Amino acid sequence: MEAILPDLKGKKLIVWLRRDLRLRDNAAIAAAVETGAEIICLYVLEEHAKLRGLGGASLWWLDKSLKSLRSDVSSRGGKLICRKGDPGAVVMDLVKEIDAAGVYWGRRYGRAERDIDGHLKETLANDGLCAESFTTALLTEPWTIKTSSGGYYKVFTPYWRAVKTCYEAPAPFPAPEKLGGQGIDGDRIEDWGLHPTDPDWSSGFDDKWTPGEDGAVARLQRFLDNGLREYKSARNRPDLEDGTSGLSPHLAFGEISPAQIWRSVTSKINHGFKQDDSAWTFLSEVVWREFSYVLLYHNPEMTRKNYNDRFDSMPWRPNASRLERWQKGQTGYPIVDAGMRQLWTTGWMHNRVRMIVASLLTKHLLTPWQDGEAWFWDTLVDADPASNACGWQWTAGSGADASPYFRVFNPITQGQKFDETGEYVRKWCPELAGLPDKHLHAPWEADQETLEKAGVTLGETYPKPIIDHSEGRQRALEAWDTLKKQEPA
Ligand SMILES: Cc1cc2nc3c(=O)[nH]c(=O)nc-3n(C[C@H](O)[C@H](O)[C@H](O)COP(=O)(O)OP(=O)(O)OC[C@H]3O[C@@H](n4cnc5c(N)ncnc54)[C@H](O)[C@@H]3O)c2cc1C
Repeated sequence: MEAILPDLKGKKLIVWLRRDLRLRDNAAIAAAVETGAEIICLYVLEEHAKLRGLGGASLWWLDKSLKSLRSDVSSRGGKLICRKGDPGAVVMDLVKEIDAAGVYWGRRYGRAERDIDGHLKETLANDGLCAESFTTALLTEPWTIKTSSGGYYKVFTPYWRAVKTCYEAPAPFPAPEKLGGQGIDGDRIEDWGLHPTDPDWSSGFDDKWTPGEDGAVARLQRFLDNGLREYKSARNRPDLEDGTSGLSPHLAFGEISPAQIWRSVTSKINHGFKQDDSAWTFLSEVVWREFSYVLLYHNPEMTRKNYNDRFDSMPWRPNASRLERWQKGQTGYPIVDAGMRQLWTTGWMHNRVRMIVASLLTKHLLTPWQDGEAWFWDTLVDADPASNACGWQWTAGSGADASPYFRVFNPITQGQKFDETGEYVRKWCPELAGLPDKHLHAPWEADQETLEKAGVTLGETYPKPIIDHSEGRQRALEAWDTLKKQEPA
Protein backbone atom coordinates (compact mmCIF):
# COMPACT_ATOMS: atom_id res chain seq x y z
CA MET A 1 0.00 0.00 0.00
CA GLU A 2 1.38 3.40 -0.89
CA ALA A 3 -0.43 5.61 1.61
CA ILE A 4 -1.15 5.53 5.34
CA LEU A 5 -4.82 4.74 5.25
CA PRO A 6 -7.40 6.34 7.54
CA ASP A 7 -10.08 4.45 9.42
CA LEU A 8 -13.31 5.26 7.59
CA LYS A 9 -15.68 2.68 9.05
CA GLY A 10 -19.28 3.77 8.69
CA LYS A 11 -18.38 6.26 5.94
CA LYS A 12 -18.56 6.19 2.17
CA LEU A 13 -15.49 6.32 -0.05
CA ILE A 14 -15.56 6.79 -3.81
CA VAL A 15 -13.20 4.87 -6.07
CA TRP A 16 -13.08 6.70 -9.39
CA LEU A 17 -12.23 4.10 -12.06
CA ARG A 18 -10.75 5.34 -15.32
CA ARG A 19 -8.31 3.25 -17.33
CA ASP A 20 -8.37 0.53 -14.67
CA LEU A 21 -11.76 -1.07 -15.23
CA ARG A 22 -11.23 -4.11 -13.05
CA LEU A 23 -11.88 -5.29 -9.51
CA ARG A 24 -8.95 -7.73 -9.24
CA ASP A 25 -5.43 -6.48 -8.57
CA ASN A 26 -6.59 -2.89 -8.32
CA ALA A 27 -4.51 -1.01 -5.74
CA ALA A 28 -7.04 1.83 -5.42
CA ILE A 29 -9.93 -0.52 -4.64
CA ALA A 30 -7.85 -2.67 -2.29
CA ALA A 31 -6.71 0.42 -0.36
CA ALA A 32 -10.29 1.67 -0.15
CA VAL A 33 -11.40 -1.69 1.28
CA GLU A 34 -8.68 -1.45 3.94
CA THR A 35 -10.23 1.76 5.30
CA GLY A 36 -13.40 -0.12 6.24
CA ALA A 37 -15.59 2.36 4.33
CA GLU A 38 -18.49 1.49 2.05
CA ILE A 39 -16.97 1.55 -1.44
CA ILE A 40 -18.74 3.36 -4.26
CA CYS A 41 -17.31 2.63 -7.73
CA LEU A 42 -17.69 5.57 -10.10
CA TYR A 43 -17.06 5.90 -13.84
CA VAL A 44 -17.24 9.33 -15.47
CA LEU A 45 -17.67 9.78 -19.20
CA GLU A 46 -15.48 12.85 -19.18
CA GLU A 47 -16.35 16.01 -21.06
CA HIS A 48 -13.54 18.50 -20.83
CA ALA A 49 -12.13 20.87 -23.44
CA LYS A 50 -8.55 19.75 -22.76
CA LEU A 51 -9.21 16.00 -22.90
CA ARG A 52 -8.95 14.10 -26.14
CA GLY A 53 -12.22 12.24 -26.73
CA LEU A 54 -12.04 8.49 -27.22
CA GLY A 55 -12.18 7.23 -30.79
CA GLY A 56 -15.09 5.23 -32.17
CA ALA A 57 -13.51 1.79 -31.68
CA SER A 58 -12.53 2.65 -28.11
CA LEU A 59 -16.08 3.78 -27.38
CA TRP A 60 -17.29 0.41 -28.68
CA TRP A 61 -14.93 -1.28 -26.25
CA LEU A 62 -15.82 1.01 -23.36
CA ASP A 63 -19.52 0.21 -23.79
CA LYS A 64 -18.91 -3.51 -23.33
CA SER A 65 -16.25 -3.11 -20.70
CA LEU A 66 -18.46 -0.94 -18.51
CA LYS A 67 -21.35 -3.37 -18.83
CA SER A 68 -19.06 -6.17 -17.74
CA LEU A 69 -17.80 -4.09 -14.81
CA ARG A 70 -21.37 -3.19 -13.87
CA SER A 71 -22.23 -6.85 -13.59
CA ASP A 72 -19.03 -7.61 -11.59
CA VAL A 73 -19.86 -4.78 -9.17
CA SER A 74 -23.44 -5.88 -8.79
CA SER A 75 -22.37 -9.48 -8.09
CA ARG A 76 -20.71 -8.00 -4.98
CA GLY A 77 -23.88 -6.27 -3.88
CA GLY A 78 -22.88 -2.88 -5.30
CA LYS A 79 -23.82 -0.53 -8.10
CA LEU A 80 -21.42 0.99 -10.64
CA ILE A 81 -22.30 4.69 -10.72
CA CYS A 82 -21.95 6.08 -14.24
CA ARG A 83 -22.13 9.80 -14.81
CA LYS A 84 -21.21 12.17 -17.60
CA GLY A 85 -19.75 15.69 -17.63
CA ASP A 86 -16.82 17.76 -16.45
CA PRO A 87 -14.88 15.22 -14.37
CA GLY A 88 -13.94 17.46 -11.44
CA ALA A 89 -17.49 18.76 -11.11
CA VAL A 90 -19.10 15.32 -11.45
CA VAL A 91 -16.84 13.83 -8.77
CA MET A 92 -17.31 16.72 -6.35
CA ASP A 93 -21.10 16.66 -6.87
CA LEU A 94 -21.19 12.99 -5.97
CA VAL A 95 -18.92 13.54 -2.96
CA LYS A 96 -21.36 16.14 -1.63
CA GLU A 97 -24.48 14.20 -2.56
CA ILE A 98 -23.48 11.08 -0.62
CA ASP A 99 -21.33 12.86 1.96
CA ALA A 100 -18.29 10.79 0.98
CA ALA A 101 -15.13 10.85 3.06
CA GLY A 102 -13.03 11.19 -0.09
CA VAL A 103 -11.96 9.73 -3.40
CA TYR A 104 -9.32 7.17 -4.41
CA TRP A 105 -8.12 6.55 -7.95
CA GLY A 106 -5.39 5.04 -10.11
CA ARG A 107 -2.95 7.48 -11.68
CA ARG A 108 -2.90 8.56 -15.31
CA TYR A 109 -0.14 10.32 -17.16
CA GLY A 110 -1.27 12.72 -19.91
CA ARG A 111 -0.87 16.43 -19.18
CA ALA A 112 -4.60 17.27 -19.17
CA GLU A 113 -5.46 14.22 -17.06
CA ARG A 114 -2.77 15.06 -14.52
CA ASP A 115 -4.00 18.65 -14.31
CA ILE A 116 -7.59 17.53 -13.74
CA ASP A 117 -6.57 15.00 -11.09
CA GLY A 118 -4.18 17.42 -9.37
CA HIS A 119 -6.86 20.08 -9.19
CA LEU A 120 -9.36 17.61 -7.76
CA LYS A 121 -6.86 16.45 -5.16
CA GLU A 122 -6.39 20.04 -4.05
CA THR A 123 -10.14 20.72 -3.89
CA LEU A 124 -10.74 17.60 -1.81
CA ALA A 125 -7.84 18.40 0.51
CA ASN A 126 -9.11 21.97 0.97
CA ASP A 127 -12.46 20.51 2.04
CA GLY A 128 -10.68 18.28 4.56
CA LEU A 129 -11.50 15.13 2.55
CA CYS A 130 -9.14 12.35 1.59
CA ALA A 131 -7.77 11.95 -1.90
CA GLU A 132 -5.27 9.22 -2.70
CA SER A 133 -3.85 8.01 -5.99
CA PHE A 134 -2.28 4.61 -6.72
CA THR A 135 -0.36 2.77 -9.42
CA THR A 136 -2.97 0.75 -11.26
CA ALA A 137 -2.07 1.00 -14.95
CA LEU A 138 1.70 0.44 -15.00
CA LEU A 139 4.33 -1.76 -13.38
CA THR A 140 6.20 1.25 -12.04
CA GLU A 141 5.60 4.97 -12.05
CA PRO A 142 7.35 6.75 -14.95
CA TRP A 143 9.53 8.77 -12.60
CA THR A 144 10.88 5.91 -10.49
CA ILE A 145 13.47 4.18 -12.69
CA LYS A 146 16.29 6.61 -13.44
CA THR A 147 19.53 6.49 -15.37
CA SER A 148 22.83 6.73 -13.47
CA SER A 149 22.83 10.47 -14.12
CA GLY A 150 19.36 10.81 -12.58
CA GLY A 151 17.39 11.42 -15.78
CA TYR A 152 14.72 9.29 -17.43
CA TYR A 153 15.58 6.62 -20.00
CA LYS A 154 15.36 7.69 -23.63
CA VAL A 155 16.59 4.40 -25.07
CA PHE A 156 14.58 1.22 -24.68
CA THR A 157 17.20 -1.51 -24.24
CA PRO A 158 18.88 -0.08 -21.11
CA TYR A 159 15.43 0.76 -19.73
CA TRP A 160 14.33 -2.83 -20.24
CA ARG A 161 17.52 -4.09 -18.55
CA ALA A 162 16.84 -1.81 -15.59
CA VAL A 163 13.23 -2.98 -15.25
CA LYS A 164 14.25 -6.63 -15.57
CA THR A 165 16.83 -6.19 -12.84
CA CYS A 166 14.90 -4.16 -10.32
CA TYR A 167 11.18 -4.80 -10.79
CA GLU A 168 9.45 -7.19 -8.46
CA ALA A 169 5.70 -7.49 -8.72
CA PRO A 170 3.92 -6.87 -5.43
CA ALA A 171 1.58 -9.56 -4.11
CA PRO A 172 -1.74 -9.33 -5.99
CA PHE A 173 -4.26 -6.91 -4.49
CA PRO A 174 -7.34 -8.84 -3.43
CA ALA A 175 -10.66 -8.19 -5.16
CA PRO A 176 -13.30 -6.62 -2.92
CA GLU A 177 -15.89 -8.97 -1.42
CA LYS A 178 -18.56 -6.37 -0.98
CA LEU A 179 -19.28 -3.09 -2.71
CA GLY A 180 -21.80 -0.32 -2.09
CA GLY A 181 -23.65 2.24 -4.15
CA GLN A 182 -27.20 0.86 -4.18
CA GLY A 183 -29.70 3.69 -4.18
CA ILE A 184 -27.36 6.24 -5.77
CA ASP A 185 -28.50 7.64 -9.11
CA GLY A 186 -26.44 7.14 -12.21
CA ASP A 187 -26.83 7.09 -15.99
CA ARG A 188 -27.70 3.93 -17.89
CA ILE A 189 -24.69 2.92 -20.01
CA GLU A 190 -27.18 2.04 -22.76
CA ASP A 191 -28.27 5.70 -22.89
CA TRP A 192 -24.75 6.93 -23.64
CA GLY A 193 -24.91 5.57 -27.18
CA LEU A 194 -21.29 4.39 -27.18
CA HIS A 195 -21.88 1.62 -29.70
CA PRO A 196 -21.31 3.02 -33.23
CA THR A 197 -24.42 3.50 -35.35
CA ASP A 198 -23.55 5.77 -38.25
CA PRO A 199 -22.18 3.53 -39.69
CA ASP A 200 -21.94 0.57 -37.32
CA TRP A 201 -18.73 -0.89 -38.62
CA SER A 202 -18.22 -3.02 -35.50
CA SER A 203 -19.81 -6.32 -36.50
CA GLY A 204 -16.37 -7.94 -36.89
CA PHE A 205 -15.32 -6.86 -33.39
CA ASP A 206 -17.63 -9.31 -31.61
CA ASP A 207 -15.99 -12.29 -33.30
CA LYS A 208 -12.57 -11.35 -31.97
CA TRP A 209 -13.06 -9.72 -28.59
CA THR A 210 -14.61 -10.23 -25.18
CA PRO A 211 -14.20 -6.89 -23.40
CA GLY A 212 -14.19 -6.95 -19.59
CA GLU A 213 -12.12 -8.37 -16.79
CA ASP A 214 -13.11 -12.01 -17.31
CA GLY A 215 -12.36 -11.70 -21.03
CA ALA A 216 -8.92 -10.28 -20.20
CA VAL A 217 -8.04 -13.06 -17.77
CA ALA A 218 -9.27 -15.69 -20.25
CA ARG A 219 -7.18 -14.15 -23.03
CA LEU A 220 -4.06 -14.16 -20.88
CA GLN A 221 -4.65 -17.81 -20.01
CA ARG A 222 -5.19 -18.72 -23.66
CA PHE A 223 -1.94 -17.00 -24.60
CA LEU A 224 -0.01 -18.67 -21.77
CA ASP A 225 -1.32 -22.03 -22.95
CA ASN A 226 -1.03 -21.57 -26.71
CA GLY A 227 1.18 -18.62 -27.62
CA LEU A 228 3.92 -17.94 -25.10
CA ARG A 229 6.10 -20.93 -26.03
CA GLU A 230 6.64 -19.77 -29.62
CA TYR A 231 6.27 -16.04 -29.03
CA LYS A 232 9.83 -15.12 -29.93
CA SER A 233 9.56 -16.50 -33.45
CA ALA A 234 5.79 -16.19 -34.00
CA ARG A 235 5.37 -12.59 -32.85
CA ASN A 236 6.19 -11.25 -36.31
CA ARG A 237 3.71 -13.50 -38.13
CA PRO A 238 0.45 -11.65 -38.80
CA ASP A 239 -1.16 -14.78 -40.23
CA LEU A 240 -1.09 -16.63 -36.87
CA GLU A 241 -4.08 -16.35 -34.55
CA ASP A 242 -2.10 -16.81 -31.34
CA GLY A 243 1.26 -15.44 -32.48
CA THR A 244 0.81 -12.54 -30.06
CA SER A 245 -1.35 -12.20 -26.97
CA GLY A 246 -4.06 -9.80 -28.17
CA LEU A 247 -4.00 -8.30 -24.67
CA SER A 248 -3.53 -4.70 -25.82
CA PRO A 249 -7.14 -3.47 -25.57
CA HIS A 250 -7.54 -5.18 -22.20
CA LEU A 251 -4.39 -3.40 -21.02
CA ALA A 252 -5.47 -0.10 -22.56
CA PHE A 253 -8.70 -0.18 -20.52
CA GLY A 254 -7.01 -1.64 -17.47
CA GLU A 255 -9.12 -4.79 -17.40
CA ILE A 256 -5.93 -6.58 -16.50
CA SER A 257 -2.88 -5.09 -14.84
CA PRO A 258 0.62 -5.43 -16.28
CA ALA A 259 1.60 -6.81 -12.86
CA GLN A 260 -0.86 -9.70 -13.29
CA ILE A 261 0.85 -10.50 -16.60
CA TRP A 262 4.31 -10.14 -15.08
CA ARG A 263 3.45 -12.47 -12.19
CA SER A 264 1.91 -15.14 -14.44
CA VAL A 265 4.84 -15.18 -16.84
CA THR A 266 7.65 -15.00 -14.26
CA SER A 267 5.93 -17.72 -12.26
CA LYS A 268 6.15 -19.97 -15.33
CA ILE A 269 9.82 -19.05 -15.76
CA ASN A 270 10.53 -19.75 -12.09
CA HIS A 271 8.86 -23.14 -12.44
CA GLY A 272 11.22 -24.25 -15.20
CA PHE A 273 9.37 -23.07 -18.34
CA LYS A 274 11.69 -24.27 -21.08
CA GLN A 275 11.11 -21.42 -23.54
CA ASP A 276 12.14 -18.72 -21.08
CA ASP A 277 13.66 -16.76 -23.95
CA SER A 278 10.21 -16.38 -25.46
CA ALA A 279 8.76 -15.49 -22.08
CA TRP A 280 11.29 -12.72 -21.48
CA THR A 281 10.78 -11.41 -25.02
CA PHE A 282 7.06 -11.18 -24.28
CA LEU A 283 7.67 -9.31 -21.01
CA SER A 284 10.02 -6.94 -22.82
CA GLU A 285 7.12 -6.03 -25.12
CA VAL A 286 4.94 -5.33 -22.10
CA VAL A 287 7.76 -3.04 -20.95
CA TRP A 288 7.67 -1.21 -24.32
CA ARG A 289 4.30 -0.01 -23.12
CA GLU A 290 5.86 1.19 -19.85
CA PHE A 291 8.65 2.89 -21.79
CA SER A 292 6.07 4.73 -23.89
CA TYR A 293 4.54 6.04 -20.68
CA VAL A 294 7.95 7.16 -19.42
CA LEU A 295 8.34 9.17 -22.63
CA LEU A 296 4.80 10.55 -22.48
CA TYR A 297 5.09 11.54 -18.83
CA HIS A 298 8.29 13.47 -19.45
CA ASN A 299 7.16 14.82 -22.85
CA PRO A 300 3.42 15.35 -22.59
CA GLU A 301 3.30 17.18 -25.94
CA MET A 302 4.49 14.15 -27.84
CA THR A 303 0.97 13.01 -28.72
CA ARG A 304 0.92 15.87 -31.27
CA LYS A 305 4.43 17.28 -31.54
CA ASN A 306 7.66 15.77 -32.81
CA TYR A 307 9.77 14.42 -29.98
CA ASN A 308 12.77 15.31 -32.13
CA ASP A 309 12.06 18.90 -33.15
CA ARG A 310 14.32 18.67 -36.19
CA PHE A 311 11.29 17.05 -37.80
CA ASP A 312 9.39 20.34 -37.40
CA SER A 313 10.80 21.37 -40.76
CA MET A 314 10.15 18.07 -42.52
CA PRO A 315 8.81 18.80 -46.03
CA TRP A 316 5.65 16.68 -45.64
CA ARG A 317 3.28 16.44 -48.59
CA PRO A 318 -0.17 15.96 -47.06
CA ASN A 319 -2.69 14.75 -49.61
CA ALA A 320 -6.30 13.98 -48.68
CA SER A 321 -7.04 11.48 -51.43
CA ARG A 322 -3.89 9.45 -50.78
CA LEU A 323 -4.67 9.45 -47.06
CA GLU A 324 -8.13 8.14 -47.84
CA ARG A 325 -6.77 5.35 -50.05
CA TRP A 326 -4.47 4.36 -47.19
CA GLN A 327 -7.32 4.45 -44.66
CA LYS A 328 -9.53 2.30 -46.88
CA GLY A 329 -6.87 -0.29 -47.65
CA GLN A 330 -6.64 0.67 -51.34
CA THR A 331 -2.94 1.48 -51.71
CA GLY A 332 -2.16 -1.35 -54.11
CA TYR A 333 0.39 -2.82 -51.68
CA PRO A 334 -1.27 -6.04 -50.48
CA ILE A 335 0.34 -6.25 -47.02
CA VAL A 336 -0.61 -2.62 -46.32
CA ASP A 337 -4.15 -3.04 -47.58
CA ALA A 338 -4.57 -6.27 -45.60
CA GLY A 339 -3.50 -4.45 -42.43
CA MET A 340 -5.76 -1.45 -42.96
CA ARG A 341 -8.74 -3.74 -43.61
CA GLN A 342 -7.93 -5.87 -40.57
CA LEU A 343 -7.94 -2.66 -38.55
CA TRP A 344 -11.29 -1.51 -39.90
CA THR A 345 -12.92 -4.91 -39.48
CA THR A 346 -11.56 -5.99 -36.08
CA GLY A 347 -10.36 -2.76 -34.42
CA TRP A 348 -6.84 -4.19 -34.19
CA MET A 349 -3.79 -4.68 -36.39
CA HIS A 350 -0.73 -6.85 -35.93
CA ASN A 351 2.36 -4.95 -34.70
CA ARG A 352 4.55 -5.86 -37.67
CA VAL A 353 1.87 -4.62 -40.05
CA ARG A 354 1.36 -1.44 -38.01
CA MET A 355 5.00 -0.64 -38.67
CA ILE A 356 4.69 -1.37 -42.39
CA VAL A 357 1.53 0.72 -42.90
CA ALA A 358 2.93 3.57 -40.80
CA SER A 359 6.15 3.54 -42.78
CA LEU A 360 4.31 3.68 -46.12
CA LEU A 361 2.23 6.62 -44.94
CA THR A 362 5.02 8.67 -43.40
CA LYS A 363 7.83 7.80 -45.81
CA HIS A 364 6.57 6.82 -49.27
CA LEU A 365 3.60 9.16 -49.02
CA LEU A 366 5.31 11.83 -46.87
CA THR A 367 2.14 12.26 -44.82
CA PRO A 368 2.57 13.78 -41.35
CA TRP A 369 2.57 11.00 -38.77
CA GLN A 370 -0.15 12.86 -36.86
CA ASP A 371 -2.67 11.98 -39.63
CA GLY A 372 -1.97 8.29 -39.21
CA GLU A 373 -1.99 8.56 -35.44
CA ALA A 374 -5.42 10.19 -35.56
CA TRP A 375 -6.82 7.41 -37.79
CA PHE A 376 -5.44 4.75 -35.46
CA TRP A 377 -6.86 6.68 -32.48
CA ASP A 378 -10.30 6.46 -34.01
CA THR A 379 -10.20 2.89 -35.27
CA LEU A 380 -8.07 0.89 -32.78
CA VAL A 381 -9.77 -0.79 -29.84
CA ASP A 382 -6.40 -0.57 -28.06
CA ALA A 383 -5.83 3.13 -28.88
CA ASP A 384 -3.49 4.30 -26.17
CA PRO A 385 -2.14 7.83 -25.84
CA ALA A 386 1.41 6.73 -25.05
CA SER A 387 1.87 3.63 -27.25
CA ASN A 388 0.14 5.16 -30.26
CA ALA A 389 2.18 8.36 -30.27
CA CYS A 390 5.39 6.44 -29.62
CA GLY A 391 4.62 3.83 -32.29
CA TRP A 392 4.00 6.53 -34.89
CA GLN A 393 6.97 8.66 -33.92
CA TRP A 394 9.20 5.59 -33.78
CA THR A 395 8.21 4.61 -37.32
CA ALA A 396 8.32 8.14 -38.69
CA GLY A 397 11.80 8.61 -37.25
CA SER A 398 10.92 11.61 -35.08
CA GLY A 399 10.66 9.71 -31.79
CA ALA A 400 13.01 8.76 -28.99
CA ASP A 401 15.08 5.68 -29.80
CA ALA A 402 13.36 5.78 -33.20
CA SER A 403 13.89 3.67 -36.25
CA PRO A 404 16.36 5.72 -38.35
CA TYR A 405 14.50 7.76 -40.93
CA PHE A 406 16.54 6.32 -43.78
CA ARG A 407 15.28 2.82 -42.94
CA VAL A 408 12.31 2.79 -45.31
CA PHE A 409 10.34 -0.44 -44.99
CA ASN A 410 9.90 -2.19 -48.32
CA PRO A 411 6.24 -3.27 -48.34
CA ILE A 412 6.92 -5.99 -50.89
CA THR A 413 9.80 -7.78 -49.15
CA GLN A 414 8.19 -7.21 -45.73
CA GLY A 415 5.09 -9.00 -47.03
CA GLN A 416 7.13 -11.82 -48.55
CA LYS A 417 9.13 -12.28 -45.36
CA PHE A 418 6.43 -12.05 -42.70
CA ASP A 419 3.45 -13.40 -44.66
CA GLU A 420 5.37 -16.01 -46.56
CA THR A 421 2.43 -18.27 -47.31
CA GLY A 422 0.21 -15.30 -48.14
CA GLU A 423 -2.48 -16.44 -45.72
CA TYR A 424 -2.83 -12.99 -44.16
CA VAL A 425 -3.15 -11.15 -47.47
CA ARG A 426 -5.54 -13.75 -48.88
CA LYS A 427 -7.76 -13.39 -45.81
CA TRP A 428 -8.02 -9.59 -45.92
CA CYS A 429 -7.68 -9.02 -49.68
CA PRO A 430 -9.76 -11.90 -51.05
CA GLU A 431 -9.76 -10.36 -54.53
CA LEU A 432 -6.08 -11.41 -54.72
CA ALA A 433 -6.55 -14.90 -53.32
CA GLY A 434 -6.14 -16.65 -56.69
CA LEU A 435 -2.68 -15.21 -57.34
CA PRO A 436 0.28 -17.57 -56.91
CA ASP A 437 2.42 -16.90 -53.80
CA LYS A 438 5.18 -15.57 -56.01
CA HIS A 439 3.10 -12.58 -57.12
CA LEU A 440 0.85 -12.09 -54.13
CA HIS A 441 2.82 -9.23 -52.58
CA ALA A 442 3.51 -7.49 -55.91
CA PRO A 443 0.58 -8.27 -58.26
CA TRP A 444 1.75 -5.70 -60.82
CA GLU A 445 4.78 -7.91 -61.51
CA ALA A 446 2.59 -10.81 -62.68
CA ASP A 447 2.09 -11.27 -66.40
CA GLN A 448 -1.31 -10.74 -68.00
CA GLU A 449 -2.11 -14.43 -68.23
CA THR A 450 -1.44 -15.00 -64.52
CA LEU A 451 -3.56 -12.01 -63.57
CA GLU A 452 -6.42 -13.16 -65.78
CA LYS A 453 -6.29 -16.67 -64.38
CA ALA A 454 -6.53 -15.24 -60.87
CA GLY A 455 -9.40 -12.94 -61.86
CA VAL A 456 -7.36 -9.83 -61.08
CA THR A 457 -7.61 -6.69 -63.21
CA LEU A 458 -5.26 -4.07 -61.86
CA GLY A 459 -6.89 -0.68 -61.56
CA GLU A 460 -10.32 -2.37 -61.49
CA THR A 461 -10.57 -5.33 -59.11
CA TYR A 462 -7.48 -4.24 -57.19
CA PRO A 463 -5.63 -0.90 -57.33
CA LYS A 464 -2.28 -0.25 -58.93
CA PRO A 465 0.39 0.80 -56.39
CA ILE A 466 -0.25 4.26 -54.98
CA ILE A 467 3.39 5.08 -55.60
CA ASP A 468 6.27 3.11 -57.05
CA HIS A 469 8.33 1.73 -54.18
CA SER A 470 11.72 3.00 -55.45
CA GLU A 471 10.29 6.42 -56.23
CA GLY A 472 8.66 6.65 -52.78
CA ARG A 473 11.85 5.57 -51.09
CA GLN A 474 13.88 8.10 -53.04
CA ARG A 475 11.47 10.94 -52.19
CA ALA A 476 11.63 10.01 -48.52
CA LEU A 477 15.41 10.02 -48.54
CA GLU A 478 15.50 13.39 -50.29
CA ALA A 479 13.15 14.84 -47.68
CA TRP A 480 15.42 13.41 -44.98
CA ASP A 481 18.41 15.04 -46.67
CA THR A 482 16.83 18.48 -46.28
CA LEU A 483 16.68 17.86 -42.51
CA LYS A 484 20.29 16.71 -42.43
CA LYS A 485 21.36 19.91 -44.16
CA GLN A 486 19.79 21.93 -41.36
CA GLU A 487 21.73 20.04 -38.72
CA PRO A 488 23.89 22.38 -36.66
CA ALA A 489 27.59 21.98 -37.50
C1 LIG B 1 2.27 2.92 -35.55
C2 LIG B 1 1.99 2.12 -34.29
C3 LIG B 1 0.91 2.47 -33.47
C4 LIG B 1 0.64 1.75 -32.31
N1 LIG B 1 -0.42 2.11 -31.51
C5 LIG B 1 -0.67 1.43 -30.37
C6 LIG B 1 -1.77 1.79 -29.54
O1 LIG B 1 -2.50 2.77 -29.78
N2 LIG B 1 -2.01 1.02 -28.42
C7 LIG B 1 -1.22 -0.05 -28.10
O2 LIG B 1 -1.48 -0.71 -27.08
N3 LIG B 1 -0.16 -0.38 -28.86
C8 LIG B 1 0.13 0.30 -29.98
N4 LIG B 1 1.20 -0.06 -30.76
C9 LIG B 1 2.11 -1.13 -30.28
C10 LIG B 1 1.77 -2.56 -30.72
O3 LIG B 1 1.53 -2.61 -32.09
C11 LIG B 1 0.57 -3.15 -29.98
O4 LIG B 1 0.71 -2.97 -28.60
C12 LIG B 1 0.46 -4.67 -30.26
O5 LIG B 1 0.32 -4.90 -31.62
C13 LIG B 1 -0.70 -5.22 -29.50
O6 LIG B 1 -0.92 -6.56 -29.80
P1 LIG B 1 -0.72 -7.69 -28.70
O7 LIG B 1 -1.47 -7.33 -27.47
O8 LIG B 1 -1.06 -8.99 -29.34
O9 LIG B 1 0.83 -7.57 -28.42
P2 LIG B 1 1.87 -8.59 -27.75
O10 LIG B 1 2.95 -8.81 -28.74
O11 LIG B 1 1.19 -9.78 -27.22
O12 LIG B 1 2.50 -7.73 -26.58
C14 LIG B 1 1.99 -7.72 -25.25
C15 LIG B 1 1.67 -6.30 -24.82
O13 LIG B 1 2.85 -5.51 -24.84
C16 LIG B 1 2.54 -4.19 -25.24
N5 LIG B 1 3.26 -3.89 -26.48
C17 LIG B 1 3.68 -4.75 -27.43
N6 LIG B 1 4.37 -4.11 -28.39
C18 LIG B 1 4.39 -2.82 -28.04
C19 LIG B 1 4.95 -1.65 -28.62
N7 LIG B 1 5.64 -1.69 -29.76
N8 LIG B 1 4.76 -0.47 -28.00
C20 LIG B 1 4.07 -0.39 -26.84
N9 LIG B 1 3.53 -1.48 -26.24
C21 LIG B 1 3.68 -2.66 -26.83
C22 LIG B 1 1.04 -4.14 -25.50
O14 LIG B 1 0.41 -3.63 -24.35
C23 LIG B 1 0.70 -5.59 -25.75
O15 LIG B 1 -0.61 -5.91 -25.42
C24 LIG B 1 1.48 0.66 -31.94
C25 LIG B 1 2.57 0.32 -32.76
C26 LIG B 1 2.81 1.04 -33.93
C27 LIG B 1 3.97 0.65 -34.80
